[in-house]
Amino acid sequence: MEQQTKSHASLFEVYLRLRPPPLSSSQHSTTPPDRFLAVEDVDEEDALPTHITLNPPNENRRRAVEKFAFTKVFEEDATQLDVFHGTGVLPLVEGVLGAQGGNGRDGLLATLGVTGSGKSHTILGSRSQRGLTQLALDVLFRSISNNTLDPSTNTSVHATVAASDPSEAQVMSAQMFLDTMFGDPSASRGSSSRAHTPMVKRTPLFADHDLEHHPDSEVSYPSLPIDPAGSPKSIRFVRTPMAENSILASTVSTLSHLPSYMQTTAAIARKYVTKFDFKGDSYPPPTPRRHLLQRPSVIPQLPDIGNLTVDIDPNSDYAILISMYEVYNDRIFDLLTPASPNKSTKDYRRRPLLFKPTEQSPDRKVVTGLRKIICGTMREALLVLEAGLTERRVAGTGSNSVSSRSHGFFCVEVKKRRRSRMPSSWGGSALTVVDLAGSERARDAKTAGATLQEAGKINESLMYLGQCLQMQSDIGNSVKPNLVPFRQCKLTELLFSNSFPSSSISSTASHSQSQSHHRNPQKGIMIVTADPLGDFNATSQILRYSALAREVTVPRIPSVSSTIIAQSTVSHYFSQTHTRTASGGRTTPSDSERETMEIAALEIARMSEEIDGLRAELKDEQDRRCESEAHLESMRERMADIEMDIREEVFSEMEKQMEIEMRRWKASFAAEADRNGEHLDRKLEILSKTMDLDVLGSENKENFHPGETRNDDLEAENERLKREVELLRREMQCKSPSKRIPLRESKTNKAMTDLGGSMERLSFSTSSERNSRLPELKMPGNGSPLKKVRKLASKKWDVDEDDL
Ligand SMILES: Nc1ncnc2c1ncn2[C@@H]1O[C@H](COP(=O)(O)OP(=O)(O)OP(=O)(O)O)[C@@H](O)[C@H]1O
Repeated sequence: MEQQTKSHASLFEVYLRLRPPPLSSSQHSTTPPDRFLAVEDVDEEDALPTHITLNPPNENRRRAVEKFAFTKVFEEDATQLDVFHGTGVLPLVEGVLGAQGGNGRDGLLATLGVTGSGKSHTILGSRSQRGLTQLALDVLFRSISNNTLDPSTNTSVHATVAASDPSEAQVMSAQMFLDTMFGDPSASRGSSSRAHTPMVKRTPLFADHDLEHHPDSEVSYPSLPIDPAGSPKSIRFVRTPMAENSILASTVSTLSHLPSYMQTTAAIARKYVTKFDFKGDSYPPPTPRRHLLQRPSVIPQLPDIGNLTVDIDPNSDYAILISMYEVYNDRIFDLLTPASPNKSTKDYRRRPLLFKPTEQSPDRKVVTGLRKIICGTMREALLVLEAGLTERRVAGTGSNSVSSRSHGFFCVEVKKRRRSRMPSSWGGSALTVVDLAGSERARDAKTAGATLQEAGKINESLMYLGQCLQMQSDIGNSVKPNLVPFRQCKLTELLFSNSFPSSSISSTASHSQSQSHHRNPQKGIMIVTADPLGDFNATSQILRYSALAREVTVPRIPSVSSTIIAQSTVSHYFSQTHTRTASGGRTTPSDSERETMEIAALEIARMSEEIDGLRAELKDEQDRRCESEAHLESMRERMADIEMDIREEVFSEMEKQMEIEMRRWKASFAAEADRNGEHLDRKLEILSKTMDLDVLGSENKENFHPGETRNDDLEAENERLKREVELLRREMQCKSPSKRIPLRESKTNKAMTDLGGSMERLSFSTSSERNSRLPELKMPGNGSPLKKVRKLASKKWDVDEDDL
């Protein structure tokens, strides 16, 4: 018997839960499948078993019988409460609350298993049964009930919590978030980013009265009427009585074969309906359904843990922040932030988020940019969980009608600060609940297109998870971060990054405000789920890498070669053969014959070994090929995503450039229009001036003859002056001033000459000549009109000046 025993896991405690057979199969199936898993009995009374044996079914008889060890094994009849207590969720919650002072210790609760083995059932529950998440929330809220600061009454809580958050989160009050998600009529309208979805059909899963009066309902919340007025502005709900009845009928018939415990919370019901909507290549994002969220009217209350609380730090105040995200195709998406429409393709997309250390959290990585909801009550937290679950990707596969297609993370951050007059900043720890997507074999799942690609990505990430779990088990307690290959994919990064002790020694000023204390590594609980009647190969693979210890026995029906090898020596074999033949009375083989047979037997043994080795190699190669194919698929998808992102970027860049060009063009167009306007104004001005001149000219022509009048005047003046000169001459002759006469004559002559010049100029610019120039000024395009105006004006001025 070959034995491979691993030391006790130090990062995770690993529990195994077995799923009971589905009711339908136990009732109707004539030949139930073989149970390949046996739980080993324990000696101690009340103790839970820790070992199981995996017996290969008949067609796998050549395979080894494997024995696995876990922290505890929960058999098919274990209840949710058994698992809750048995796995130590209570101490996990207590650690997060930091009862011993300090910030507490992060807790991680995860489920792992083959698809359909009961992971979601264990962690999230069903319609009638609460899961570990709800139970943990219940204990948590009840324990801190006297120390919780209610954000709805204490307004500073919101601001201070948001300020102390290290992950660039968008912190929102539960009230506001729930109003937005569940379409409260009082919520602000039109705020939805899903504004352009036309004609969304609301698909009620159950009639309101069915939900409200269901016998299992212990807590009822009013369901909102489906009212177009209450929906975001641009969404029209189509609801006619006929349509509604047919939708209801089809939904009910669809759900009729489900087990009774799996009826509805909204999320579970959506999970089921999604099967029909999103399959294969045409698998769209789940966004449009979010318009239709309806407050769940039935929230399971069982199992009841009303008497359970854990210790808390009595001198501290607490606040609870809830966030949810999923890892889909190796990228992180917020489940509480609505998708926004893509500009180019008009479909709704969510932006992937980063997992990284931040300025305020240099010692540990956080998912940045999440929306976080401050919840003051357990009910609010449950509704937020419900809203987030409706966003999670699920699809129907051959293996599970409501298969999770992503790894879902539900994160409860417990913020804590010391009570004092001057409260310190918020610290705290987080409880992260992870519902991993199930591994599946493409052949069994009968998936295709996008769902097959998802499966490839899921299997790939689970393979990396397996490697990490194996490594942490192999190296035991001295786990060093660099030995666990957790950086291979987002899932393992998220699960393991904060599993190791860290202490931040801040060197920069900005880091000095951050937590510079030693941080405890998170405590991890892994619940592996398995269906003993399900897929043997897939189950065996999951168990192999998740179990704490493993023992392998050789096949029950040994092959010829292994029989030969199993013999202590070949000669021993031959001595037996020889004895038999001798006793049978046959001839004893000669030495040479014996030698030949010995060589042949050795050769057979060698070749058998070789064949076994080759077989193992072939299997490894096949496994590697499968992995490579899965990797290739995921790379292809990544390329498609990147291409889409680039296209989007180019498109928006082009739009921006076009906008800039358009603005530039509009500006130059406006400037050109202004210039043309001015030009026209100037033309009009010139025209009007020209017309004034015309009018003036014609008036002058009609009423006024300046040349003639002036001539007459000048002649009259001339005559008068002549007379004066004559008089003066006579006066001079009478007084005998003989020398002065020539002087007087010369002055008079100059005056006469000036007058004569004036008259000549007057005759030069006659009206007839001026009129002959005017048509020239009016001609368009014949030189600058401005120049003409200036010429005209100066000529006119000359005339006036001369006239003066
Ligand atoms: N312990 C249990 N008791 C009763 N029913 C169970 C139990 N475990 C699982 N089931 C039922 O089995 C079905 C599949 O379970 P579930 O959806 O939880 O599987 P899963 O492992 O989460 O699958 P996947 O990985 O594909 O999402 C569901 O109908 C669930 O209610």
